[in-house]
Amino acid sequence: MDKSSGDEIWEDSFDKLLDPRPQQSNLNIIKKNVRLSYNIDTSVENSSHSIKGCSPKSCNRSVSISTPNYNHLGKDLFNCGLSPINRLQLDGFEDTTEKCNADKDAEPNTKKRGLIVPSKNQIDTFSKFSNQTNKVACASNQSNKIVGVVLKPGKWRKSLNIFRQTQISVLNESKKLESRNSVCQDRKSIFLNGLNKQNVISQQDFYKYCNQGKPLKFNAAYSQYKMLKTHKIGEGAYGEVFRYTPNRKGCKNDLVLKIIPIEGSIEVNGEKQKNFSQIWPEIIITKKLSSIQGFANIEKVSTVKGKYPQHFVKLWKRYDDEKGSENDHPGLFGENQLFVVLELHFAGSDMSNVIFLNSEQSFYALQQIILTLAVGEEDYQFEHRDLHWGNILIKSTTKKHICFKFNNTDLIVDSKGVNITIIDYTLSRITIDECCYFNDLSNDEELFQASGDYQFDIYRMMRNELKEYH
Ligand SMILES: Nc1ncnc2c1ncn2[C@@H]1O[C@H](COP(=O)(O)OP(=O)(O)OP(=O)(O)O)[C@@H](O)[C@H]1O
Repeated sequence: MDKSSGDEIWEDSFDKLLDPRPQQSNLNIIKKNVRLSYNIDTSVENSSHSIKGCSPKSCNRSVSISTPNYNHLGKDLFNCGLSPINRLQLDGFEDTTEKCNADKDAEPNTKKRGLIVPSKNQIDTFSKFSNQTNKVACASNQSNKIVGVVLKPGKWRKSLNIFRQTQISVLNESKKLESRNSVCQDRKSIFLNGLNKQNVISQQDFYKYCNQGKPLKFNAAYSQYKMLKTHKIGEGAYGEVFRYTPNRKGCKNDLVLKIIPIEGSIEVNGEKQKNFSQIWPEIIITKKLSSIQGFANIEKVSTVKGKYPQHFVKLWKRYDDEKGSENDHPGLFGENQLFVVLELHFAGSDMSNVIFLNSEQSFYALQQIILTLAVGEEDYQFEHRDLHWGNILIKSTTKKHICFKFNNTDLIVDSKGVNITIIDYTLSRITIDECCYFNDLSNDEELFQASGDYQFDIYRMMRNELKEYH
């Protein structure tokens, strides 16, 4: 933020409190439509609120704000410190983020993204890869020569993975990289029971868990007439996500389907398909956390078989035309393909696409995130381990308060009109009755290589903190 700017840089009066400079604090002017920050007891709701993107009916523009007051939670409850960031260079690549930022022709957003640049002798062969540029975001100079792969903060692994696969002969790195690639090709969902590593879940056990004897027919289980207003809303390295309104009475919530291909031999989105054992931890974690405020609410998990239904393919194409998909066309799946389908409650837009109305709203969203994690950790030693802003969803709510149960104590937080949900437990870890379910990240070098954004530094900082732990 430009410290020399005038008072108009402040979005609201609470922002001033975040800045220690006395002249700003002293200003503390009552602005038009904004209430004074100090000495307001927010146990009394005194704000109106909205978040960008919600309908004008349910959301008014803010006419006043109040100061967050977290006495009821105990002031020292969440005391944390951040370590300084260490940027590591990607093995075999030159980190030229700074250089590229200085380049006038470079894409203006590169500062905010992880930039991985091949050395000179890699660039020529890299050009052959240019027909893949719609799959992997690339920075280019004026002569259209590709100078690097830009990883966006948030969901970046898919891009890096596709780049690695295409470039693996070019990189011609040490054995280390080759084994790293084979590691990244084979996802490492591991189920631990005490000290014994076991891949435990059989196909039949998995079906039983889904209350099925065998896989359902994809087309019949999710036929078009059961779903209203269906559209694709997101995608990940492992699957597609569609939102719809169930065509049945009494169902109040919109649902989303996370459709994950499984057990097949063809690679999808640059990844080997997971098997039942590998997806098991994510299912267990999702189910277990479902009842905790702030985690994704799951309605059902099922296994289906068959070609991708045409109505989903159409929606996939529409998304691809409008937004561009990084994923493979789902037409590639055959009759025998299995999918695991998670039916989750729709939980809003991810934080990277939401603009908070004011800092107060973001403060209370942060409190919700912290409390959600605190409860998950207390109840199940839960660690998310990939909590970037793409994995935090935000939805508007008319509820005034959000209630958490931490260690049998009720904790109540003002909603200020927003409800957060933490999603995507692919890398998470949980302990239930002394069994620990997690993905073993210790050999997953790729996860720790990107640079250029704080998100990528965090992965390394956490590994340094944890050392020998997975
Ligand atoms: N419950 C939900 N409500 C609304 N949107 C959702 C929900 N679950 C997932 N999404 C959307 O789908 C996207 C992909 O979901 P998710 O992160 O779970 O998939 P993934 O394949 O595990 O991703 P990754 O590649 O990060 O592992 C999310 O970024 C989000 O936009």
